[in-house]
Formats: sequence, structure tokens, C-alpha cells
Amino acid sequence: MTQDELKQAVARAAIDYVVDGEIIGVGTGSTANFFIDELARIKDRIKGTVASSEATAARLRGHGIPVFDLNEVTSIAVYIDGADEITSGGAMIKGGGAALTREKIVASVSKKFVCIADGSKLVDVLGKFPLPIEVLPMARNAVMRRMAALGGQPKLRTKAGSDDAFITDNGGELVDVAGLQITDPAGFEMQINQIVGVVAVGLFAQRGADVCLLGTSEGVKKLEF
Ligand SMILES: O=C[C@H](O)[C@H](O)[C@H](O)COP(=O)(O)O
Repeated sequence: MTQDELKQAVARAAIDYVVDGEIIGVGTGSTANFFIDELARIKDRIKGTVASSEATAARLRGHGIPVFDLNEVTSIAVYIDGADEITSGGAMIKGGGAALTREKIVASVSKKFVCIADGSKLVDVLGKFPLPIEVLPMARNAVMRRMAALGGQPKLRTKAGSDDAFITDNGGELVDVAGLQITDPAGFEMQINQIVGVVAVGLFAQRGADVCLLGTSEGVKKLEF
């Protein structure tokens, strides 16, 4: 099976976690996009969605699925999203698609987090995938120095084909930190959250996944945490 077929399989399996009549939190990225396309088939069963990015909101609306602002919503039944890396304990690196801050906010108010990922995302130790950190632009270099002091190799994310900084949906910039071996994800998440100028770090450990649907050539495997 191709990686896209594995992503499609987990996106389809995630439909079982959609709660009828409720608001569903929807993530960002290629796997989440497959999920949005599956959700479109059963859109009449849900009240609506909260999106974790402008791109996701546009795709949902394109399918005629209602999108609510988080401030209009008091409760989200389930949040469904991909990951760049996930451990067997449910801690994740996210943000390869630049949506980490809104993803973290939506996940934080959701009753359940279902991660959908192809099998290549399962790792023993987080950090091979460079850790994304959203920063306020004026703090970019200060945060990069702090991350270098913590043993990482930070790099400003730039727009494709340009040296200009990539700008997030929130007006922030992204620092991607390579060379880390994150053996204590929750502790490291707290440590980075303390750095002034950091908006959010793409470590999802304090609020990790509750369930991971992992696409493998032997079928969709369910991990519960
Ligand atoms: O910001 C993006 C998200 O955290 C994505 O969930 C993550 O990058 C995985 O994306 P994909 O499903 O495209 O591999």
C-alpha cells in the first residue's frame, strides 16, 4: 500500500469516532485532508466543526460542512488530526503543516484526541522530525539561541522558494529545531513553554493523543493511551 492509501485507511477508520449531533475538531495536513473528505460523506450527522487552520476551514466549507469559531462553542466531542511523529505513549511532534498553535488550542478543549497516522510516524524517541516552535517575530533570534543552548539546531522556516520567513495563520513565525532526542516529552514541552516569545511548541505530550489509528500494511492498528 502507498503512504496515501494508508492515510486514507486511517481517515476512514476515524469516522467511527465521530459523535452524532456534536461539534468535531478537525486538524490540518494531508492525513486530516483525507479525513475531511470522509467526513463530507456523513456531514448531516454532525452539528459542525472547529478548524485548526484557515486551509482546513476552507476545505470543510468547500464540502458544505459548517465551521464554527472556537469562541462560539462550549464543547468539542472529539479532535481528529495527524502527527509528524508519535510514540507508543501517545506523545507527538506536530506542526510540519504550520498549524501547531491552533491545533493545540482545539485539542486542549476537546474531550478526546484521535491521532490518525501512517505507520512511518511511530517512533521510539521523538526528535528525528525537526521540532516546530511558533514564535512572535521579534523573539525569533532569542528563541533560536535558547534552543541551540538546549542542544538543538534551530532554523527559521521560510516560504517555499524564498528567504522570507513563513508566516502562520496567527502572524507568527516558525523555528524548526533539528538534532533533538526528546526522552522526556512532557518535561521538555514545559521547559520550552517557559521561553518568553514562544507562542506554542509542537510537542503534544501534556495533552497527547487518547487513541492512535495507525495505518500499516496489515491494516489499521489501534493504540490506546
Ligand atoms: O501542522 C500540521 C499538523 O501538525 C499535521 O498534523 C502534521 O504535520 C502531519 O501532517 P501530515 O498528515 O500531512 O503528515
